[in-house]
Amino acid sequence: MSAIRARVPGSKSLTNRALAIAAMADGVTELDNPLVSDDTTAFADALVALGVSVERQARRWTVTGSGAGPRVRSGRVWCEDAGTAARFLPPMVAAVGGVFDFDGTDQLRARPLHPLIDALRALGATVEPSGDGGGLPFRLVSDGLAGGEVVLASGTSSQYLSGLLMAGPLLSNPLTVVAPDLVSRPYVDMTIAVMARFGVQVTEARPDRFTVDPGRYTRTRYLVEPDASTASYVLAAAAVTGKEVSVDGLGSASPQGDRRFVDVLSQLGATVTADRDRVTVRGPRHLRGGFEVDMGSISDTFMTLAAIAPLADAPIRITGVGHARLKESDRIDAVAQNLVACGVPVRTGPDWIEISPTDPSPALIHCRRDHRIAMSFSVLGLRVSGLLLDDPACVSKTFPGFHDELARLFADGR
Ligand SMILES: O=C(O)C1=C[C@@H](OP(=O)(O)O)[C@@H](O)[C@H](O)C1
Ligand SMILES: C=C(OP(=O)(O)O)C(=O)O
Repeated sequence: MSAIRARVPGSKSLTNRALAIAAMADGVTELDNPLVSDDTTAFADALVALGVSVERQARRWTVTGSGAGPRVRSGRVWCEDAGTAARFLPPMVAAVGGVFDFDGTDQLRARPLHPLIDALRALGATVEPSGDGGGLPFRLVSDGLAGGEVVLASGTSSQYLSGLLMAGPLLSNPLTVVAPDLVSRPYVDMTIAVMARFGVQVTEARPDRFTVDPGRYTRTRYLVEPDASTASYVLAAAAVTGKEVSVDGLGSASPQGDRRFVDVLSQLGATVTADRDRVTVRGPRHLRGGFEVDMGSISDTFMTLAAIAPLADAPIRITGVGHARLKESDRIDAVAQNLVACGVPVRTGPDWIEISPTDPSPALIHCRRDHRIAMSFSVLGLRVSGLLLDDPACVSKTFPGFHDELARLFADGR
């Protein structure tokens, strides 16, 4: 049996990092295979509103940077639903200077931002939230940032640190960020790797202490690899259907932490083969449970496992995912409520969930406008006929073509 090749679109995290850095680099950066979805479109539109040229063709986005960040010194920055826009763009415009009004959807307004706001204030910017929550919406006023050392509370998101580090070269003095309790560490490693591709180094004196010197990003040509979090759905689908699926371009040297989701699929009994160019998963006859797994550093994929966990032969406990309560939805609660609706025995705690085996019943899945709830339960739907999503279109945050691709890969009779 030869593997079915999944068409997984480009990485959201790599696309938005490359966009941000290209906007600060001098000259023209070509981004090949960018993700085209709500989050990356929002990010690119925000850069355009800041005076950066982003020309968009289907398979290539071309960004023209000024070498010193956005040219515009005032404006409204609409982040829509994108956590990366709300966390990466404020440090960049604070470093350049000006008056900027940031806002996003109600979903994004509800997500934490105060650690980043506190850090920007400590570095000299004025940030005035105008809503109830202390985060978005806010007005940022800055004359540019001098640099120095700042302590950043990083227990709710790694994105604040990524945003500060990427803006680092624009500051007039070295920037040192001390980030205790850092969650989602692989995303910071990804930031450091993309910065290095554009010629800027981050020094790590300790695992929680990062320094960037003033400098300049060098324009480049950047190929965005497939999104590892998105790949989790098609690879988990292979695991539950017993088929063999491969993702080209997601090799063993990928800077995306979520590629390690395949290790979890191995624990379930799937056969995983990987080389520099692709990863392939073949589903087992039966899914094996009876294990505990800390998914704190790959938390975008914990729902992929949780949704299919009832199909395993013994309970599965997922730990370390407390910060997943602060994303597009409270993801522990969203997964638990939907599994319970399918008749699945579930127990939860502040940062864990335990799922016991059962034959799930059909139910209406409440997506809570969370693309990952929709995609995770669609994978379970390959084994449970009659599962319905209340909001299938919410997948457009990261994969507008998700339902078509799942149907293409797993249509009956393949
Ligand atoms: O930096 C990034 O690109 C991301 C970091 C993670 O968020 P947290 O650091 O908030 O966990 C992840 O969940 C998100 O989808 C993308
Ligand atoms: C948490 C996510 O997105 P964001 O970039 O908005 O944080 C996600 O894509 O799962």
